[in-house]
Amino acid sequence: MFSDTVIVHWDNEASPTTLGCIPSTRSIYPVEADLNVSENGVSWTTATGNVINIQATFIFGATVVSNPTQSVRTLHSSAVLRRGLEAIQANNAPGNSSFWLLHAVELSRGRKDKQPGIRQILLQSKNAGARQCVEAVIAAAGLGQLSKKILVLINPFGGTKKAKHIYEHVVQPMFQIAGLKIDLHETQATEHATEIARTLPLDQYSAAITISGDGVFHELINGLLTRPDWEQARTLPVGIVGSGSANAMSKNLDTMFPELAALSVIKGQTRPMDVFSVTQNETVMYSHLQLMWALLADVDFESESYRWMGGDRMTVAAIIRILRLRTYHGKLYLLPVNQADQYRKSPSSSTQPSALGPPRLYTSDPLQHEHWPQIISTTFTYFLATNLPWISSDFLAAPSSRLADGALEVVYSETMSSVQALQSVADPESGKYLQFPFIKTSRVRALVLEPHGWSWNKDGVTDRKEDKWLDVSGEKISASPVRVEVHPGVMNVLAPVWLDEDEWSRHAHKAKMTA
Ligand SMILES: Nc1ncnc2c1ncn2[C@@H]1O[C@H](COP(=O)(O)OP(=O)(O)OP(=O)(O)O)[C@@H](O)[C@H]1O
Repeated sequence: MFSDTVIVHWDNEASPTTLGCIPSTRSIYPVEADLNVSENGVSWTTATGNVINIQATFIFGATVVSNPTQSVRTLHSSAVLRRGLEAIQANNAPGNSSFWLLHAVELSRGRKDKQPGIRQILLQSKNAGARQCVEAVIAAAGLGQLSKKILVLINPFGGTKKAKHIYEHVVQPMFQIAGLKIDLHETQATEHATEIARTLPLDQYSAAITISGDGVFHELINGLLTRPDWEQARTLPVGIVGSGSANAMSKNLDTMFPELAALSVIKGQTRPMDVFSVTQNETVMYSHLQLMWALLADVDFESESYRWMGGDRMTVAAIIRILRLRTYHGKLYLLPVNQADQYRKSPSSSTQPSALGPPRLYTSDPLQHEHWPQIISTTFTYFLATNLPWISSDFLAAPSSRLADGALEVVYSETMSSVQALQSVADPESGKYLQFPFIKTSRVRALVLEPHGWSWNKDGVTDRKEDKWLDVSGEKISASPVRVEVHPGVMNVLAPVWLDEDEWSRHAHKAKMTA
């Protein structure tokens, strides 16, 4: 616990009444107060007993300033954040200053699903000096964990093309205030992120993040896990500031706004995350989100031509494809989680042709799956295997999935009609579609999918056309057989402390009860 007496310079015009992290107050500022800094956060108490507490979770920096001007007094919003930065740079942290700034993300009505702001509060130390105060705040707020460089990969052309704007207006200023060292790269083309991740000098970095959609995040993971030194690479914390159109990973991490995502990176806290491998012939790919085939893959790829619509592109593509629903033919081998152990091969006995990365215990041998307990040879209109609950920011596909549960949730339908498909995509945020009798699910450790082409006709493959594509976390791969397996807890993902992974199950349960 650190204490001091401070003068808080608050802008009396800026009412703090709706601040999530800063409770309401009606003191007249500037006001003298007793400052307390602890692992709970920063609080000050005025002579009239008014207490303000700013939770440590939302503090992302504290900086010494001198010669404060009106412009650095209690600023709010991302736009003024840049003006605040200029002031810090101009003043350049003099040693004996008594003025310092506290930087915090400010929730709107305490909610993480509303656009948050940034707040900078000017304080003046009466006794200890600004530098002591700042050091106490930095330690208490758990800052300074990431001492080496942060690799930042920006896809300027992903989603609605906002990645650069997000970086310049939110991420870069916040990282700079937090004292992070940034190594910035713009991706030039598909697979560029994979190449950078494959050749990264790991020991120079504390973390690697993307400002992108799930496609580039997938490339980062795939690059790290297909290195000869993947065992070291997998320990590098990875993170994402969502700027795609679907932003599934950001939704799964409960960091839908760049301010929250940047804060989560700055704090440097990680959780283990499963990834899955996709083996096709001799090629192995690692990914974090999902494998899609049939309707969902068609919609994802066909929606590319509606990119100009932004987030609505999926809905439009879904309706068009559902009205002309294809029947896919194939064979599916499933290895349920609770039966997996008996089918496991030891890493040494498994053949891993030309493969780097986590050992495949169930799918390294091309014929290993022939004896698995569930083999389904049928038609499919719908097929999804997901590693995470949300497969886009508005589609809760598997509410019971967790970041590191060692399982993929397989969801498929053999018989779904166009009308049923429309029913299943209605209310996608509720997870309700899983209750329909025409939807089947299975929690598996591994699966093998052998696509056999598609037709317009459910009764047979007489009018089979060329194979369509498979979709691995947004990446297109050919529709030839794939062997897929989960690698439990292989990566460490930068995740905020507020992430409650049980939230999605509760959310789906509530939706079920109100149905
Ligand atoms: N400079 C570039 N030009 C063209 N394509 C790029 C470039 N950089 C990356 N890509 C490719 O863009 C694809 C999509 O990127 P990203 O995941 O950022 O956005 P998105 O697909 O719109 O997001 P979401 O998954 O949320 O829909 C990736 O597969 C990546 O390989």
